[in-house]
Amino acid sequence: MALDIWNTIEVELLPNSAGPSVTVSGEGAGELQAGPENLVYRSMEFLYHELGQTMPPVSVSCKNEIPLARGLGSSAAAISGGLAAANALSGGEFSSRDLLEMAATIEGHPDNVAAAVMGGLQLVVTEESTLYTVPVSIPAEIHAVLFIPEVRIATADARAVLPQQLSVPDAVHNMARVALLVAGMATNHPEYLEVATQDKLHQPYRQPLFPAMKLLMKAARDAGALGAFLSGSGSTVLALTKGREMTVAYEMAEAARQTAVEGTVKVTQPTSLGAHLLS
Ligand SMILES: Nc1ncnc2c1ncn2[C@@H]1O[C@H](COP(=O)(O)OP(=O)(O)OP(=O)(O)O)[C@@H](O)[C@H]1O
Ligand SMILES: N[C@@H](CCO)C(=O)O
Repeated sequence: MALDIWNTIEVELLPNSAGPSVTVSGEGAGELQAGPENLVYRSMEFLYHELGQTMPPVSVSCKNEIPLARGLGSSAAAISGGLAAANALSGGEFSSRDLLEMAATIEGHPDNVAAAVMGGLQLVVTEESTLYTVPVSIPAEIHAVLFIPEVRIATADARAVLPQQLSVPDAVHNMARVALLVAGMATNHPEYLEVATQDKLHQPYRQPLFPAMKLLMKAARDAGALGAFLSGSGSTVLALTKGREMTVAYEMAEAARQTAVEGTVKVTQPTSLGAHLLS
């Protein structure tokens, strides 16, 4: 699901003799690569490679609002933004579907890039080399309240703690809830989210990486959130709400304070927009 938090990328064509330049401000400043190794720049080059062309010299300026390694899809945003910028610069030959396939190849999986490229809530299934994407509508007035911890969790680490085998009852538990989640969203029954966001497949195993997760989810649900869960592979805890956003935000912050967990609370909402041109 795409959220209304944005990285902005400015691209300027340079004279032919100039070398590439990448600057980063905001999230990841002083940490992300400020050169052609930067993922935004590499994604732009990827698109030019698909076109069979060499990318012209450009300067790329990234202003980032999406925190890194918190389960908020920062790398997916970097990839989809780079691809959208390069597509515009090169004449816009590729469709959003093409961009999604490129983005999934660069990211290695389509989980986050589907929403980052297409916007909205996207169901995505990979079958061999084919990606099936289905947009799912989101009930009106749904908001997302985020607790974004200081602590980071690398996706690879969050995947390494998952078991290699699952019990049939646990698999059935989650499969039924995925169906309920999609049906609840598509048929405007946000109240199904309470049950639909329960999980037995990843959160229990990931909890040791961020022990406060359970408490934060409980605080959000007790304060009136429709459902609360780990965003992506963590560390952010995401609560979906319909009303009571400020109460949920306050109670999550309070639960964090009581357990001495550093982080920030943010109230945002889903957006139907994916990576797009501003001018
Ligand atoms: N905004 C960005 N600009 C350029 N490169 C980025 C950006 N965000 C992430 N990356 C690159 O992607 C790599 C992997 O990102 P990482 O998985 O840590 O973050 P993430 O995408 O926020 O993760 P998550 O899956 O938790 O949302 C980083 O080491 C960095 O090289
Ligand atoms: N959905 C993935 C994370 C995608 O970044 C996971 O839970 O491992």
